[in-house]
Amino acid sequence: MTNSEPFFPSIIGQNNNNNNNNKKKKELTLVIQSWAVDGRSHDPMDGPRRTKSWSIHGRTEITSLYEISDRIGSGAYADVYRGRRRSDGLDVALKEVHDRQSASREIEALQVLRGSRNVVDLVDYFWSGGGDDDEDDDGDAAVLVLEFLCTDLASVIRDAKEGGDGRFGIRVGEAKAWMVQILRGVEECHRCSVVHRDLKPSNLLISADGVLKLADFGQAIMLQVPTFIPMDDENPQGHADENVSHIPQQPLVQDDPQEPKPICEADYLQEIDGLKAKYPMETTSLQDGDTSCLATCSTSDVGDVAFKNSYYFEPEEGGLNEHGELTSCVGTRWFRAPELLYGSTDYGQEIDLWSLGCIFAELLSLEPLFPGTSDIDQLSRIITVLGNLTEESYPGCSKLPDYGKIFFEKVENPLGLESRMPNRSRSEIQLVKKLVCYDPMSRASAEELLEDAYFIEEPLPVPLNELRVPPKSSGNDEISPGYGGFGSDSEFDEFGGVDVVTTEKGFSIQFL
Ligand SMILES: Nc1ncnc2c1ncn2[C@@H]1O[C@H](COP(=O)(O)OP(=O)(O)OP(=O)(O)O)[C@@H](O)[C@H]1O
Repeated sequence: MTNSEPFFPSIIGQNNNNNNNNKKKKELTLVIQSWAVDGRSHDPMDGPRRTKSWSIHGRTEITSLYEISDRIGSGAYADVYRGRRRSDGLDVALKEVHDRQSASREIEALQVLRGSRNVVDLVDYFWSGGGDDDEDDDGDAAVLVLEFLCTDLASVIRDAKEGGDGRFGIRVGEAKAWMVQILRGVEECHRCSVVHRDLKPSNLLISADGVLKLADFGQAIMLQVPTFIPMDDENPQGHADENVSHIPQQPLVQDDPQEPKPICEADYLQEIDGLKAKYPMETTSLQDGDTSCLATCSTSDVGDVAFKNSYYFEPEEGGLNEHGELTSCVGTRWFRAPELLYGSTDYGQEIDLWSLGCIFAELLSLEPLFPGTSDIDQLSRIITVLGNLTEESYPGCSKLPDYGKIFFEKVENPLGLESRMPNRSRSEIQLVKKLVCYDPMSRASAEELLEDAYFIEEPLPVPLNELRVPPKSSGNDEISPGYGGFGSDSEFDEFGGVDVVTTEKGFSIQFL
């Protein structure tokens, strides 16, 4: 697609098939497979954060192919350098990942998503120690060669807030154009059963000509959907049935009461290749970038007294729940879904949809929607706006691991999302409400939202060449409390005074 082509031709005239999609979402949610090329099953939270550099400059197999220049960013698990492919001068980013699990997840997700227009392109990768099964290497893991993208959505928001070039705010048509691209990227992920788990503005990278791409798949997981169908009269071979696939139009229903059986990773990847051949995606052309800046995070005023609720905590007998396969400590706090904050280990793509809602709200209001300073403060802010989490608002919530441990005082008059998005239109608030709602099953899928009336109402999304693409904001690329990932989640970080009173069951805390 060129910049002058219509931006979302597929949106107009499509049927909105919400019922089927909701059913499909329920079916997709439950079975999760953790990827582990190296066979390890730990989650990112398990290991200490690695800060040591793997000395990318000393790897001749890399430096012979790529000219490596400045470090342009760093995150919890990675240092990122700008580079050029010697053979053709292609601009690349070399991401030196210090954690094997994170590297495995990112490489596999990007391989599955290869060719998706709104997902960063993986050009090449190198494992340390010469192979991905090198058990001796327990530290610096891999270098991923990615297409270089010069800026990100956090910079767009910051620029609009600060009035870069004398222009404040983001035009509605521009906001829609960013949203449509984000939705397409997320829809591509979810269609391929990839759950990103860390969607936030700084992980939405943007090329110089306005193409937005999802990046940082180090926490991604894959829903385990391809299944073997047991032998029966209609399927005498008993092999994998293509109708039971990750393609959303095909409901993942098992009429047979037997549990679906997982297939091995190689078979799975083969199936993905087959499906991709059957349902081809648009190929991506690499974009040159012309700016290199440090990573940035948006910041906010976190001292809003209105958000300080009271809660009390009852210790769980028997300690931590160790039965879940997934960690609830994924994503960046400000964008983390309430079910994760209540310790869910049984979740699906709906956690990405909550994050999307937070991103859209920030794009429209230029302020983070729920800038919590701790997990409890995060929940408190959500409850102040949406009201208490109850079986009525989220059937099944009382079964969440931490639901019986954290109690908030009754919020008689929730502020509503309108309070966090002042001066925004009803249709914009409605859009965010479709994502930022307690019940994960009620959240609209990316596929559904791409058909939403909001995107075909005036003003329409602008063409890419009308998007303002500011240079990446320079600034601190260290982990901030809200945007940072791990290790910054102390429940009481940055709180003011607290009054702790022992109760019969546990203790209560009143924020002062
Ligand atoms: N393809 C790219 N092009 C340009 N810059 C990039 C690219 N990929 C990453 N970066 C820069 O490097 C920074 C760190 O990358 P990334 O977020 O992928 O690492 P991480 O360790 O997984 O981060 P996090 O702490 O958010 O999990 C990004 O904020 C971005 O500034």
